[in-house]
Amino acid sequence: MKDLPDTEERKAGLKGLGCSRKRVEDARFTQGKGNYVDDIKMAGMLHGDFVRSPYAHARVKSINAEAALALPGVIAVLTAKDLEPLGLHWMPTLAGDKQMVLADGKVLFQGQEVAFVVATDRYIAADAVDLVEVDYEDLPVVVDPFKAQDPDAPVLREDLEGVTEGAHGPRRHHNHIFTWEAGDEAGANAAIDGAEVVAEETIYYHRTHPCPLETCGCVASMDKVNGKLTLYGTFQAPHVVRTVASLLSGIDEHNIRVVSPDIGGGFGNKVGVYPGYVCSIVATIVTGKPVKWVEDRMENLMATAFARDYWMTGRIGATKDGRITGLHAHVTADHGAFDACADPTKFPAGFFHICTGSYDIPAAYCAVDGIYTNKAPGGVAYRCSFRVTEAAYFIERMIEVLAIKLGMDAAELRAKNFIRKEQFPYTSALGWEYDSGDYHTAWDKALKAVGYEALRKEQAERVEAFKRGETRKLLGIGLTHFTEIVGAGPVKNCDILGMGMFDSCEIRIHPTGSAIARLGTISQGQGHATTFAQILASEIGISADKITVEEGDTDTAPYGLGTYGSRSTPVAGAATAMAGRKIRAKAQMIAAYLLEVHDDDLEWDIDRFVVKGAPERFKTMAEIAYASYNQAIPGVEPGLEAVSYYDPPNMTYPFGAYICVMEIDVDTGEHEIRQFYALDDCGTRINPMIIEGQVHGGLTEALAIAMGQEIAYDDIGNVKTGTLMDFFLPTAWETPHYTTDHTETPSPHHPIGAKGVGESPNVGGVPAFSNAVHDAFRAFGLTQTHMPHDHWRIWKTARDLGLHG
Ligand code: PCD
Ligand SMILES: [Cu+]
Repeated sequence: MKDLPDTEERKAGLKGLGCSRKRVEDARFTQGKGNYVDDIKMAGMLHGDFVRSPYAHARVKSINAEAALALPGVIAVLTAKDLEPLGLHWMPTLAGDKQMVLADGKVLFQGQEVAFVVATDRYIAADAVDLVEVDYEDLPVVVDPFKAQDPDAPVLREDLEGVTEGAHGPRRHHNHIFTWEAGDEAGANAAIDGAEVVAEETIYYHRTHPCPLETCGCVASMDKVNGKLTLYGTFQAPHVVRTVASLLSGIDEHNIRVVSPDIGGGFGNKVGVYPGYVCSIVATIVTGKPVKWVEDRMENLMATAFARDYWMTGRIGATKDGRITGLHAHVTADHGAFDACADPTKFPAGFFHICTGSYDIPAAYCAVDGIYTNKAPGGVAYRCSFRVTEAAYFIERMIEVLAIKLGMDAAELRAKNFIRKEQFPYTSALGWEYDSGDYHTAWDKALKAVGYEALRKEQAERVEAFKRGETRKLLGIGLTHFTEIVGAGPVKNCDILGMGMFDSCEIRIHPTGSAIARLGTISQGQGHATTFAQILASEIGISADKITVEEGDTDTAPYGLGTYGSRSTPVAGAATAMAGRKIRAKAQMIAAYLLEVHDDDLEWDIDRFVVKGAPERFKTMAEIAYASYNQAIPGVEPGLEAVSYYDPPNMTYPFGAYICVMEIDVDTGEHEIRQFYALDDCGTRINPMIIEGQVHGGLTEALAIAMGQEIAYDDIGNVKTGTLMDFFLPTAWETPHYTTDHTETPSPHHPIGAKGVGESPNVGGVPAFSNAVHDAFRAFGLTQTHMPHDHWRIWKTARDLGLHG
């Protein structure tokens, strides 16, 4: 007799969509059983280490490796001269520029790779690095992107001298990379010039760094007998690395296997291709031994991809009662020595043109100028989809600046200009089609949750008490309503090196009703093994506990573009659902055959196909799986497998309402976060517990960036924040309590309605923290001060406003 457990019980047993299923990967992580790049040890493995430039700009006159080579255990010292015959002394960047792998005649930023030492152990390699003698002749340094555009500014990229056409259009100066624009400038200017009120401000989003717990690294191993190259590494996009490695090295792509093992955080830092990977590959080919390269913390902070460094000037026009009429944005983007931004090919400034935010702005224009300076290359989406935090910070600051100019409450100003629910799908003046949203509901919920009116009253009283000399603390209320754009992306406009940004999932159901799913993405801590199994569980009726999710091995996983820009859920998550639906379609045919009914006489019921009107006649997915390996329908292939390559029709637009309540001590510059409320709407929620973890992590990174984290340079290009002594990384001590909340507005085009969420808390968090600081000083005349708001800067703001008496 077949048992008929009740619906709810069967559903719960699946641990599908909406279940706060515990993370399956944590069993190994919490027991120290993770397998990271540095855990990989191979017989005869050698170790690489870089000689790096102490100068930000210098001519390399000579390199003498004699003493280093004489050190026992040193196998080789590679320089640009050694790579040149292989055509590998320079490499292409994702942004259409090229970058030196090893210094070719000169160095352009502090920490730049000059020579690669290969030795039998890591310590010998490090000792040998000190023995390499490099003769530098220092050159004038440019760290300011505005000074870089002076007519007589030093020429940084001599290799581009006379090149007037760049990868993204004309170059108008020897340190200019591109100008990129969107929208209608004349229309935006007309709207602003004719506006009753105009607010204007320059907003700087400083240079920072993703700083994952695990630094970047790889192990390259050339099997000369079989002609196979295996590359283990901290890659956020393993398939792309394989393709790039093949194009660069000339090794056939089928002879290259790229494996991303466990990754200790990526945050955009591990998207690009670094000289360390290229040098390790060359070294293993030359020596025939596996070569490991793992950078240390200082190298990671100084030389791998930075984020932001955007000078954003905005003009915003409005009516007297606060209806926004136009927005004009101009950005000077400091890209460092090489344009190595990680963005879809057609978007050299990423998706910055989402800078109209959550607002219905009739006329808008934005332009971005990319500029070379003597700083490290990069420009990655540190927990934000391609320049989206920059855009969100810009508009959320501009709204505050406009509110001051109007003498209006900033919450009211926002509500007045939100895109209304019935306007979705909404096409912005800068060309994006927002898929879905309900901003007013989220906003009202947030204001109510924090008791907004009472807070404003308390704030006003505090200002009075401060003026009477009864307190030295001010109260700031930081508001943000952000709209993200994630899930790159439609192949029609998003590609990397010509490869469309689809993603993939391949599923095999085993005879006994368990399964393996492989995806083109790669988890760096997000918990994909947990959540993607949940999507499938709901689609195919097999418990998530019986589904293995595997990513990151290019020999087994279907081709995918990787994990960044919160694209895994919108793209690979959609592929997973679609592959699941293919499985279910075949399962339905098999069930119909076994039950001797027509396909259409069956209906899907959680984990089985049931004959309509005869609930006792059914076949469970497990039964169908077994049958598929044996009594499959005559003429139909045995087995139950499917693969989906998913090209999303649009991106997804998650949004959220964040409110930060902050106390500020004007005498010490210290702050205390009294309350942080974060409402996120990421459409259909797969795993609420994972979402909450994502939000906590992203908010903490936002706190870091807004309140202290910075890659700072001095006038001669020295990195002043190259260690964790100076680079702010919050610990539990600095991290406040977060209150999380949600609304759920599904994406209309995603098969399960899900949008991404991983980046949202950073995109919305930074303006919330920063607006709180600004808001505390609003009553004393502050409109704009630059991040990061460390104690010194806050103290200085108070002093400049005359609050120190
Ligand atoms: N609705 C929904 C959504 C989502 N989810 C979940 O959550 C997560 C996330 O997701 P997304 O949003 O889709 O994302 P993804 O793609 O996966 O990832 C990425 C992201 O993620 C984040 N998070 C994290 N976490 C961790 N732990 N670690 C890491 O590293 C990281 N990173 C960061 C970043 S930065 Mo970039 O790269 O910058 O662009 S981007 C990013 C996963 O698990 C999923 O599944 C759910 O549940 N639901
Ligand atoms: Cu970004």
